Amino acid sequence: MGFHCTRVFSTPKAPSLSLLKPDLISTKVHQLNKVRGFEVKAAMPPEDQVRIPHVLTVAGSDSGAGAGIQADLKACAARGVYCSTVITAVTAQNTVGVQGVNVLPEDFVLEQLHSVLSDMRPDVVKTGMLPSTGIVKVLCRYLQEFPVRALVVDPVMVSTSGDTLAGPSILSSFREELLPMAEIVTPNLKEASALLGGMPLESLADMHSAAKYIHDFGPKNVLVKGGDLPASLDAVDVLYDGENYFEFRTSRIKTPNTHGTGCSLASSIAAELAKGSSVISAVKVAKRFIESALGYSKNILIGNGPHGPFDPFLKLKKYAHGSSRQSLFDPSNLFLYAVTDSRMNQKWDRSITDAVKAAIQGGATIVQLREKEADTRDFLESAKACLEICRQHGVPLLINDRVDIALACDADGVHVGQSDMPAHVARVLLGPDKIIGVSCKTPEQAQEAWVDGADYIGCGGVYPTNTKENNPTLGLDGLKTVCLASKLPVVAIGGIGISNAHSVMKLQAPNLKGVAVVSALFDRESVLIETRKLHKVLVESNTEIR
Ligand SMILES: Cc1ncc(COP(=O)(O)OP(=O)(O)O)c(N)n1
Ligand SMILES: Cc1ncsc1CCOP(=O)(O)O
Ligand SMILES: [Mg+2]
Repeated sequence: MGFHCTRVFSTPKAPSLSLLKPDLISTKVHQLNKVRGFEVKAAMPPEDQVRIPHVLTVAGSDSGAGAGIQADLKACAARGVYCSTVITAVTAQNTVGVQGVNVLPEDFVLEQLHSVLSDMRPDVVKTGMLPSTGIVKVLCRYLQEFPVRALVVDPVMVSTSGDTLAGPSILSSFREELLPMAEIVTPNLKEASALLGGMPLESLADMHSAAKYIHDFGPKNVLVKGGDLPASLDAVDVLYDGENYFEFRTSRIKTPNTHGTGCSLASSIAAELAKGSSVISAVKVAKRFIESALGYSKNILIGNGPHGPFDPFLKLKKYAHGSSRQSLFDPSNLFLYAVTDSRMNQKWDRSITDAVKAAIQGGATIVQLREKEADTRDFLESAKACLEICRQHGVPLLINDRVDIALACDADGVHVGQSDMPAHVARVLLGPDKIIGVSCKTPEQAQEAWVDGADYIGCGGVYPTNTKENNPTLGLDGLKTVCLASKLPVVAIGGIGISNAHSVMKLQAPNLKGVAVVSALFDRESVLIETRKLHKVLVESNTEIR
């Protein structure tokens, strides 16, 4: 008969650390660790150590797991960062509403904060439900003791169902203590109004004023979320950085499954900041992510109440709809598609990373590494370096032809042609979340790309090109025929530059989202200047068309 053997260690129970000052606790923990007989820091050579982006969330638990700590953990995992947790309250909650709230004692919140901050050193702290002034004060004290790169404050006060999670007594400690430490604060309209003493917020102009007034409390950036704005068609959020306003518009997704969107958005922003993104890029990426997840989850059914959760992993719908896949890809990324060329960069004596940086600075909205000459190892190293740059700017990076390189560096996807790996095979290898583009010259190829699970098609050569040999020219008519037949967004390619991009966009072909360009950007002295010029032409074409 077999048996299991479990080795049991007995460790002395830790005396309560409650109510001790941070510096005293620090000593105490150190002593305890020694008593327990393990080294405080594992002896790992520095060159082997890998820093993982890390967000600490300080929030309440939601038993229904749509919002709160559970939403934060899911969002961070989906965005690929580590998430530790300090729980401030435990709520009994479901899709109907909040049935009970149990606030944790301040000294136990303190103990959790100490455990995490003294040892694990998160990059970013994100706050959610902070149910008492005492907890806010403890948190602020700890953030002074253990500073982090950024503090993201989601000033949670009321749940989606309308239940109060933090009363008005919290407002002064938010305004005076927490907000001055924040990199960004993300109030919805009700929270922004509460922070401003009940100021009515009913229009986009009011959101601008609110963002400015809240900025005066001291956070570096304010994102006022306009989801509740009456009579607005689009959902508009306003970001104010103390100098400029940025508006983020997304189409409204009709779904009851919005419980936890605020928590997940703030966590996703925190996750992107932890990866090293700028605030504007973090907000952009996080908003797109939440929009995709909401779209994907709009029909999933969990619970009987009116406030269902959504699925940030985009996996649950497969139970309802077989293996159908919802693309995470944002077609507007195809607007100015920069495709690199190793020979051109060599000719102009620039590194691929400088080329990619300049293209992004000039306005490229997606980058493809098309390094036909590079050997595998060099290609992989370049791809890793370019990916770091692209991630910092929220610009997707695709790899031409080489699915193996895309997998190895975790790029955002691949572009394959008719003689490369078939898109359906690439889809199996890359999974549902990566972007796959396919070159198509005919309506039949466009249909096949859609069936194969591609996200977009590249159509060309529209004009004659020296960049790709033996590539038939389709002309504008050929492009239009493919666009009309395509169920996927299309990017035009081949011989396109500042002199003819307008003619391509003026076609107003259905599904045509932008132009992909090699030589007009990279076979030039200044990639930055050429990309800027092309960007301007495309923006002007768009304005004229509208
Ligand atoms: C956006 C975009 N469209 C088309 C192509 C061409 O791909 P393919 O047909 O595989 O030819 P190569 O680029 O591999 O020579 C592309 N790269 N990008
Ligand atoms: C890769 C490719 N596929 C169709 S045309 C083309 C070349 C595009 O290069 P350029 O923008 O320099 O004409
Ligand atoms: Mg190819």
